[in-house]
Amino acid sequence: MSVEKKKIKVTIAGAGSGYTPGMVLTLLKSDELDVNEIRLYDNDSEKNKDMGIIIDFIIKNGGYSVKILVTEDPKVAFAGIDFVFSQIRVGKIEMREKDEKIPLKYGLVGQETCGLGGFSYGMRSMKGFSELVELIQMYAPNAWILNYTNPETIVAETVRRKFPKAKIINACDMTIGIEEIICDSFGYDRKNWIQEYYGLNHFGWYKSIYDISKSKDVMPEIIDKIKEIGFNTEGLDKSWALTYQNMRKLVKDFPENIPNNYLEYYLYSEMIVEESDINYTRANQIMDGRLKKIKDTVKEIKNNPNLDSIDYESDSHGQYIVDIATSLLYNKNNRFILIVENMGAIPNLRFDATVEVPCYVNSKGIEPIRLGFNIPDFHKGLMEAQVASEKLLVDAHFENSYQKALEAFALNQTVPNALVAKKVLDEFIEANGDYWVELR
Ligand SMILES: NC(=O)c1ccc[n+]([C@@H]2O[C@H](COP(=O)([O-])OP(=O)(O)OC[C@H]3O[C@@H](n4cnc5c(N)ncnc54)[C@H](O)[C@@H]3O)[C@@H](O)[C@H]2O)c1
Ligand SMILES: O=P(O)(O)OC[C@H]1O[C@H](O[C@H]2[C@H](O)[C@@H](O)[C@@H](O)O[C@@H]2CO)[C@H](O)[C@@H](O)[C@@H]1O
Ligand SMILES: [Mn+2]
Repeated sequence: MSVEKKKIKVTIAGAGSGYTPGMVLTLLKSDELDVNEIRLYDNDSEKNKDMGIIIDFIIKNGGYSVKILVTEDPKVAFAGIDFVFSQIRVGKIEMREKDEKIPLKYGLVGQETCGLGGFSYGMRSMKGFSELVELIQMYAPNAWILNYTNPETIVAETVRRKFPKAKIINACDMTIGIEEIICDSFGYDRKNWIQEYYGLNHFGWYKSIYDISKSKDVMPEIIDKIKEIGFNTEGLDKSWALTYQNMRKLVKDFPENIPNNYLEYYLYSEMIVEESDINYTRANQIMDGRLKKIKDTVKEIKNNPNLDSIDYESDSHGQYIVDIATSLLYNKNNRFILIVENMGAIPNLRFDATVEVPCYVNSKGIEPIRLGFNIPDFHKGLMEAQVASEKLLVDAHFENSYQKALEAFALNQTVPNALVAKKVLDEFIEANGDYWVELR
């Protein structure tokens, strides 16, 4: 007997994002969700309108009977909504470019969510995302916020401190990406996997990957394949292909575990800086890629009244957040790797750390899974220093404290000393202006 599909209303906050079409297509194609209304909310009306044109095409072209609403008014965006999929980028790509280029000027890692670029972004997100949560709580207090807004550890910690009762789930799709390239490269099916994983967001390791079709942990054999054959990076853009080449080096140098690829920024900082081009960073690639594609698609739709398809499809990024919504809605207790307060999930790490671990999701919310083993000193040491630096950054935000910000910058695991930390901090204060709280 088929279960009656529950009708839901979804708002996408940060709708101008190039991820929105994939999310919407996944929502529309879901055979478990009956989405009867999708609202696009963004604080940039031009980006929101552009995305409205694309989503309107997708709805009409697919013959879907879904109401679409495009608005910059938070009350219209959130009143009566069931879910908010949030993916805002405070300061947009222009500030991401500064996040990446300013540290590189000082020979430090320039990256979106890691290193001091990630801290610059984190300070903006803490202020901007808190304002968004306030609006959602005002107009849709019972809605679930399924959040992709980065940097996830810092955003999750901020929301937990300021909105302890918020109905929010923080997710990262990197482990999906890692698992997909492993399956694609070496012939596994991740649907058969029960993963043990621990870390901070973008700073973690697999402990085991139990494959139910082989009744064993397949991580050891996967590690051998990564070392001996390497990933199949065909079709990936240059920067992601390089990322997975560096991940292979991580596995060769530290073969006990499969790492999150982002550890390359911490363990190979100097090598990454040498590989970077300060005149053309990832932000510039996105400007010429994902963002240009939005503009080109809008032009194509406007110029071709008989257009019958556009180059967007349902993707794993969208699937992950839709699967979380489905598990919440139907009390499925499905298992996801999410960003939560530790509280003993990693037994030998401070209880108040914001960690990334496997969790069950049901209609009550998130239930973190207790790993039941102590993590090794190498990982524990790295994590404890990074946790402290991230907590100091969140303290700096809440206390308007320059001192705490300097300590956070100096302790970040991509930074060699406090002298350069201070130079970068002072330049970021200048560059970010009111996107950050005032530090005194
Ligand atoms: N958690 C994950 O694993 C994961 C994966 C992919 C992307 N992301 C994150 O998703 C976000 C979107 O990424 P993108 O590259 O598409 O960014 P983008 O800049 O292309 O789009 C983000 C949109 O957010 C809007 N925005 C900014 N501040 C806002 C605010 N206060 N209220 C409403 N809208 C606001 C911008 O106008 C823009 O249209 C980023 O935070 C990115 O880091 C996270
Ligand atoms: O440099 P970007 O903006 O293209 O990507 C930054 C994001 O990278 C990760 O998300 C990846 C995902 O892991 C990968 O499998 C594929 O789906 O692309 C996504 C976006 O490129 C990371 O998890 C995010 O936090 C980053 O924002
Ligand atoms: Mn992520």
